[in-house]
Amino acid sequence: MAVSKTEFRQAMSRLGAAVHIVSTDGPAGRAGFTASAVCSVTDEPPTLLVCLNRNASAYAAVKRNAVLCVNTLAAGHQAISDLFGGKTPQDQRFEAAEWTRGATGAPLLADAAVSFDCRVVDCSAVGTHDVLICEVVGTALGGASHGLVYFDRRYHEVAAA
Ligand SMILES: NC(=O)C1=CN([C@@H]2O[C@H](COP(=O)(O)OP(=O)(O)OC[C@H]3O[C@@H](n4cnc5c(N)ncnc54)[C@H](O)[C@@H]3O)[C@@H](O)[C@H]2O)C=CC1
Ligand SMILES: Cc1cc2nc3c(=O)[nH]c(=O)nc-3n(C[C@H](O)[C@H](O)[C@H](O)COP(=O)(O)O)c2cc1C
Repeated sequence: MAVSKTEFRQAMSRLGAAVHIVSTDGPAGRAGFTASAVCSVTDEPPTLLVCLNRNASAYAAVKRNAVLCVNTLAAGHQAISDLFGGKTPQDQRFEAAEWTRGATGAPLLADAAVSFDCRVVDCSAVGTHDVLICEVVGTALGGASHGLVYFDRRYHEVAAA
């Protein structure tokens, strides 16, 4: 391999990214994980992609429920980001915040900067991850004045204007 995993991660740490809690609920139960690998694909139809490690504890639930919500974090959400990015049992993760429910049944984080309620419409396995293609069926705009960016393995708060 020309580029090692370590070298790739070190290089990736230089890309600033929004950070999200990706949540799901349905027949396979409620689960969620922290994600920075989220991207807009097309607006016809409105579509996001989400990359999910197949070893993650949320993986089976996301796949079987086939719905998810991308909850984009705002300033002050560092602790919940760490909670959903760690080894905490799934139910304890959800106790740390307030949630409502989207049309798909996926949990919406009450004070997210924005939430995208999605159906998972396609999936490709690439290496350790699944690339989930997610059709957006609803959005909820929050009122946060400061967003959250993950850069150089740390969180940074950014003003909206
Ligand atoms: N895409 C992913 O699966 C990501 C996973 N993480 C996980 O969170 C933990 C902490 O990460 P950091 O503090 O950022 O330090 P780190 O050194 O593990 O990662 C640096 C950067 O490399 C990328 N990266 C990390 N793991 C990756 C993976 N398995 N596949 C593809 N890209 C990956 C991300 O852009 C990340 O910000 C690690 O366990 C890491 O694996 C973090 C960011 C993205
Ligand atoms: C800032 C940050 C960003 C992350 N981004 C992703 C991601 O995009 N995709 C992913 O599969 N895991 C990502 N992770 C790791 C998952 O959140 C974590 O592995 C997940 O919660 C699984 O842990 P568990 O198996 O203990 O539940 C990220 C972690 C952090 C802290």
